[in-house]
Amino acid sequence: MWCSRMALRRLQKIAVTPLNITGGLTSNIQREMSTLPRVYVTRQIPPEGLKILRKSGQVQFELWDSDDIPVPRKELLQKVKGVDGLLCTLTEKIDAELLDAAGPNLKVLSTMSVGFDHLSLDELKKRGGWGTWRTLWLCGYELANSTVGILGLGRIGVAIAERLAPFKVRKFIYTDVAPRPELASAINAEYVSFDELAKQSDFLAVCCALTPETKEICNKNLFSKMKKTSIFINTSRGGVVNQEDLYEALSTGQIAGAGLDVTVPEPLPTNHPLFTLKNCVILPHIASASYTTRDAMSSLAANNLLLGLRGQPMIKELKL
Ligand SMILES: O=C(O)[C@H](O)CO
Repeated sequence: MWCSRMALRRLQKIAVTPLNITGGLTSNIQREMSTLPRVYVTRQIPPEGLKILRKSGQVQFELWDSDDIPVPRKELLQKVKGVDGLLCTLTEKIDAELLDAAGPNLKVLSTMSVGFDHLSLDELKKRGGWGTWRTLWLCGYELANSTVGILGLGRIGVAIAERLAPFKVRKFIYTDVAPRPELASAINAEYVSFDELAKQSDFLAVCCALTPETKEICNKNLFSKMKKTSIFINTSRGGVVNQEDLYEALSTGQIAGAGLDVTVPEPLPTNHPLFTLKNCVILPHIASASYTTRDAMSSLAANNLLLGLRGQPMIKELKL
C-alpha cells in the first residue's frame, strides 16, 4: 500500500493504494448514523474494503453499485456534494470541477490505485492550509453580558466565577440543595431553582460532586429547558451527565455546545458518538493540570494523612 498525506484546509488526507476496497453502510443506531461522516465510493469495489468500511462504524457511505460501468461524471458530481470522504478508482478524474462540487466538507480522498495521474495535485494543494479568513469562521458566544449558571456552588464554582467576572459577565446564578449565602456573596451570585438555572444560563457550569442524588442530574429534563444558544460545561464528574441525552441535545441543536473535562468512561473511547460532534469539545480530565495545583493537592493529601494519624482534625475532612 502506498499512502501520501497532505495537510489541507478541508481536504486533509490523500491515500493512494493498490488494494481493493468496496462500500456500504451499517449501524444499528439510526440517530448516530446521521452524524457519521459521509463517504462516496465511486465503484463496487471488492468486498474486503466494503467490509472494513461497514465494520468500522466510523462512516456512512453510498456507492456506485457496479464494477462494469464507471460512475457517469454527472452522477459523480451530484453524489459528491457535501461528502466528508471520497473513495475513488483510477477512472475518476479528481479535478477542480469535482472538488468544487464536493465542497468544503471533503477532508479525505482515497484512491484504489497506485497511480495518481487522475488526481489534479495542484487543485488538491490549492485547498491546503487555513484558506481564507471568513466572517463567521470559528465564531462562538461571548461571556460579556452573559448569565453564567453554576450547578453546585462550592469553592470550585466560586473560583470559576472569579475568573470569569473580568470578562464582564452580567450575572451569576446558582443552584444547590440550599442557598449558600456566604459563598454566593463573594461573587454576587443569585440563588435560583434548578429549572431557572437551566432557562437563564448562557453558560452552565457543573461544579457539583457526584453522589447518588446528582447522578445523571444533567439529562434531557435539563437540556430541554436550556436555550439553543447555551453552552454546557462539565468539569466535575462524567456521571452527573446522561451522555446519551447530551448527545441528543447537541446533535439536534437543542443547545449550542458543550465542553467536557470529564466523561464516562475515562478515557472516552475514540469511536464514542460525542467525538463525532463539531459542537462538543472533550478534554482528558485535565482541569486541575497545573504544577501549582497538583503540588497543592499532593501536599494537602499528605498533610491530611499525617493529621489523621496524629488524631487531629483533618483539613477539609469529609464527614461520613
Ligand atoms: O477530584 C479532583 O481532585 C479532580 O477531578 C482532579 O482534577
